[in-house]
Amino acid sequence: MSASVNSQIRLRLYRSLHTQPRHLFFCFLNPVFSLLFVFFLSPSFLRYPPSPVFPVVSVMVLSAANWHLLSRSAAWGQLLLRNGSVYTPASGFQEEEIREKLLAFPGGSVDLVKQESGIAVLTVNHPARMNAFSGSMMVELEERVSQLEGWMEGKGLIVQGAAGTFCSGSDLTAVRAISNPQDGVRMCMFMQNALTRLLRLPLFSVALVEGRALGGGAELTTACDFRLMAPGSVIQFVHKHMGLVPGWGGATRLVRIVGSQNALRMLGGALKVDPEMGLRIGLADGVLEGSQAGEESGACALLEAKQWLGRYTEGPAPVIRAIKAVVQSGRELPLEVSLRAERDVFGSLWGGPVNLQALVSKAKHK
Ligand SMILES: CC[C@H](C(=O)O)C(=O)SCCNC(=O)CCNC(=O)[C@H](O)C(C)(C)COP(=O)(O)OP(=O)(O)OC[C@H]1O[C@@H](n2cnc3c(N)ncnc32)[C@H](O)[C@@H]1OP(=O)(O)O
Repeated sequence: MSASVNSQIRLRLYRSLHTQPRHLFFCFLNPVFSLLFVFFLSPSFLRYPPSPVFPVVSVMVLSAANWHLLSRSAAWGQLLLRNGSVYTPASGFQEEEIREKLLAFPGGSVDLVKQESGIAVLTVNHPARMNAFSGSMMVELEERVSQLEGWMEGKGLIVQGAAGTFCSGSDLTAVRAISNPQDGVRMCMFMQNALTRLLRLPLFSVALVEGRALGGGAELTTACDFRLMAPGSVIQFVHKHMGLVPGWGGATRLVRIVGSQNALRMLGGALKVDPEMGLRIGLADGVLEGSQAGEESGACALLEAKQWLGRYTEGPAPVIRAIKAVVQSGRELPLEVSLRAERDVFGSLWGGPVNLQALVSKAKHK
């Protein structure tokens, strides 16, 4: 298993032990049962006089195996059960039920193209409805995030909308059909899971905002590390006008990006944030130059976004992914837990091939 995978697992283990301390209890319970088993059921104990050899050797072997298994199973268990998600079956969330329901509202697609360069492009594709998320697109988004989680060569991700506009939120046809609170909350949990996992990916992500990012579309932009806005584009949390607040995690992330005062202004006033305002309040990280109009503009914007992202994704994947991992733990974890995670990620790189190569080449940072 590669060092970076190991560090990801450890990171998740820290998260799991921090957020769910009961896992610590199971960590201790398992060895205790093993010891009881060895002492009371070993053949030497059933004989008289009992020989110490079998229990002692068994205890040693089992302890080693237990430690190995526990340190992994807690981490792997978390990987499999939570997989970076906020809501799991353990917290009463039945993902399959809402998935079925969402699939009843088809239309559009969410497309993923992974490139050799380690940069992937995720396209929200439903032009007839200004790239609004149909139910099946929500399911596809989650599937694409899973694919990206398994992509160990990935360094960067560009999230864009098809045909020159970003995304106009949920497809209102689906919204109307599931307008009861129970389904609404389940859809919101599903999307919070998908978008949280998107932001936690160990790669640098950027939302390429052309045209409009409205409602859920505005929320999607906050699930990326950066936002690049094209001239004339708008990010608008229209939720207030819909009698709602953001539910896909957009409010929580927005506060962390622009601070609570700006978030209050944006949500309270349903403000149309243009590139100039986006830069001023820290929502946008850059504005595209592209003056190109029509068909060509999309390709140009994507090229520009790739170049922009290149300054962060230049270099070997393990280092780029490690940088995102340490920033991500700093974003989410309490200080001491994050420091330990940083130590582990650091340890996975120190003395590694890239580090040794850099030492040999006597790089100067002038
Ligand atoms: C807020 C909570 C919720 C969440 O977070 O989950 C949401 O996101 S709810 C959705 C919020 N978004 C909207 O309410 C968008 C409503 N639409 C508009 O404001 C306009 O359509 C706009 C500004 C996106 C584009 O205006 P424009 O004049 O340029 O084009 P059209 O209005 O003619 O739109 C073309 C075509 O797209 C359909 N459309 C646009 N957005 C949606 C949407 N979210 N759901 C379903 N359909 C949408 C629009 O109805 C037009 O279709 P047509 O068949 O030609 O009437």
